[in-house]
Amino acid sequence: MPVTEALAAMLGHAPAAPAVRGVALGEALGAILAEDVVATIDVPAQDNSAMDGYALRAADASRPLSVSQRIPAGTAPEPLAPGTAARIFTGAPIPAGADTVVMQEDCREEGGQLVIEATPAPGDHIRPRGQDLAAGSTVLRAGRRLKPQDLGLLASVGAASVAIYRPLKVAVVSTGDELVEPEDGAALRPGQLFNSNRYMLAALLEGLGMQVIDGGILPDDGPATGAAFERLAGEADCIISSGGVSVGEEDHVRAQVERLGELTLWRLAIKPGKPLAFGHVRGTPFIGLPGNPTSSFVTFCLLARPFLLKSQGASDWEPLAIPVRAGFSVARPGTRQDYLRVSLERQGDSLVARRFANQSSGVLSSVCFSDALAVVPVGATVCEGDLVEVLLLDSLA
Ligand SMILES: Nc1nc2c(c(=O)[nH]1)N[C@H]1C(S)=C(S)[C@@H](COP(=O)(O)OP(=O)(O)OC[C@H]3O[C@@H](n4cnc5c(N)ncnc54)[C@H](O)[C@@H]3O)O[C@H]1N2
Ligand code: MOO
Ligand SMILES: [Mg+2]
Repeated sequence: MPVTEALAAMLGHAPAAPAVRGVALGEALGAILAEDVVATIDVPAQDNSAMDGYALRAADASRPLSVSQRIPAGTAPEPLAPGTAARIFTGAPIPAGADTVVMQEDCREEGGQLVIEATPAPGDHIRPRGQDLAAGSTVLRAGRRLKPQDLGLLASVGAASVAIYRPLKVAVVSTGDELVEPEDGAALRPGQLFNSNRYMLAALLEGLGMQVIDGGILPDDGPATGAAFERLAGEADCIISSGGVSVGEEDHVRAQVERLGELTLWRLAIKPGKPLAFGHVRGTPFIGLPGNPTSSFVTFCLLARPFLLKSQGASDWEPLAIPVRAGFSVARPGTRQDYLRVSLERQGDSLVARRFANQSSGVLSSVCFSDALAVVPVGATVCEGDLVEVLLLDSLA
């Protein structure tokens, strides 16, 4: 099944997320907004000065003016006396009757009067009321993942709490008799390897603001795998496994998902990550990522991440895709859409994608030392210099 078709099918199964109201702004970073926020005030609340200087009528600027009041930020000014200027500071409200601000560098004092050395136009250096947000307008829409700057914007309209979706609880299990947890100074016995997927997947989930349930390591054994899946289905909103999803008789994931629920998808035209599985265990969504670490990473980012974000109530999960020049060639068309790990290099006015030397799905350093995934569609060949689309890793993980 092609990647886009598989993703659409998975997204169709994303459950609705429950909302929580009254969450303090300081606790909401990374959460998904559950309701639109509407501004109840104009931001800024009044016309104010963008400069330290003098507020006046532009028409009065050609003659010396007396300074009739002083307006620091945080004060309420008097209307401007006709034919005068007001000393004003950045952020201070513009007095009624003034229509321009002249920065102090363009003014001088002469015989107790203010002389303007510029020819100001009405509106100069004035930040109009509501220029950032107008009262009644939508500040942020439901479905938005809150970024640090969003918290600032919400605070600017006086919102101290927001409605968000409750963070999903996602269980992570690693399968494989060969796996041992990393331990400083520990030696591996023959055939063993350290469990790298668990740390990577848990961190990817935490990066999405989700709560991780650590399901540990499962042996390559059908009944033990099934028992763990069934237990986790009762605790988690979604189960994610890695490994044991391919075709060998040591791969038990698929059979257990089929026994305990349904397997909706298996085997995609994606490289790396072909044996990805999706289904439900006792009604709980289940995603079986392939064991190879790079396959696990890529399928998490391209399929699990959008599914989880949609389940979390998010309205956007698209990675940032940009066209760049290929610094490599692909001579033989593939039967799976390939996501090559590439680093981006500036060359004159454009970016060139350099392919990481080893693209094996077991080589996780290919992900660590790359900036993006270059997409090579099924059946496509690429010549050096061709435009290829790359997905920025920073927008995926
Ligand atoms: N006869 C076939 N064999 C394989 C096929 C195929 O179509 N026919 N597909 C290959 C592809 S492509 C992939 S991808 C892998 C996926 O296999 P599994 O999901 O069954 O994963 P495992 O066999 O359990 O492990 C694969 C590989 O990854 C290592 N691994 C597993 N878990 C972890 C972990 N938590 N941390 C680090 N490394 C892990 C494991 O030791 C294996 O080396 O199947 C191919 N085979
Ligand atoms: O589809 Mo697999 O991830 O190539 O080794
Ligand atoms: Mg296997």
